[in-house]
Amino acid sequence: MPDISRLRLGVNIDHVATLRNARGGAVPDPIRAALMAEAAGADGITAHLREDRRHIVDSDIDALMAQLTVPLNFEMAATEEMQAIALRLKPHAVCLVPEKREERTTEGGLDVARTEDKLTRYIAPLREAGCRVSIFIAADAEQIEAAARTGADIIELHTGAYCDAHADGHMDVRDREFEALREMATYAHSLGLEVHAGHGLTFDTVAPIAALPEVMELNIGHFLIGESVFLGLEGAIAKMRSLMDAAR
Ligand SMILES: CC(=O)[C@@H](O)[C@H](O)COP(=O)(O)O
Ligand SMILES: NCC(=O)COP(=O)(O)O
Repeated sequence: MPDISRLRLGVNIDHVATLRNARGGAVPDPIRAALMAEAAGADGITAHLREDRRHIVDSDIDALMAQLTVPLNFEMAATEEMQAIALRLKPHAVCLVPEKREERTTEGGLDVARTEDKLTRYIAPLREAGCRVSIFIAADAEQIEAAARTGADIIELHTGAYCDAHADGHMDVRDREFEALREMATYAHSLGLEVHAGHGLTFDTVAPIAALPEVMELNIGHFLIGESVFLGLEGAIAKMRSLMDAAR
């Protein structure tokens, strides 16, 4: 079994950049938020450089690489452009995510089963460059088996459907989604994959996911950035951290 004593918290700062970009200009600064998150106990920073640069932009990634002392988890689509950026910057981790330009946020996981050979070739140079490679994925056995064959180090389970069902009050759906996440965390770990989870997690939904013994890292962004309006970024991170620790 993995060491369950330390569940890592990666803070996603995308939506500080969303707010900055809503007006143009330089504020609020996502790098300042990342450094504050680091000081508040984040174990890592996550940032998603979307193809359309709707929030994080290239210069943000350069600045994060230069200034962070905790690991950067660089989320990106599996495109040639993004691979070149990752190979140039060599972030600690690269998380491959599905991307549709018209979506509001990431819908579902990467279809690894249908693109296995291509992804295997795509991942190899990233690993050779020293990046840990993660795949953002649905809680689905076929996808997880394919992910294990690609040579990826990690899968990140998409918790969005579980969180949405909770928010909508569909507790039967939420419980089914949670059960799939629980089973697939165990299964992925049995295949030698490190297991992370994230998307849409809140103070109300984090504890059951944090309690899963195979889960080593949670990546949380949108809710924490929103909640920082009320609690401050440090306060929001501290509360999330204590809920995670209490669940473990
Ligand atoms: C992959 C994932 O779930 C998120 O971390 C991702 O960054 C979502 O994209 P947006 O931040 O653009 O909603
Ligand atoms: N990979 C998930 C992530 O980084 C954060 O997602 P969200 O909390 O912004 O939905």
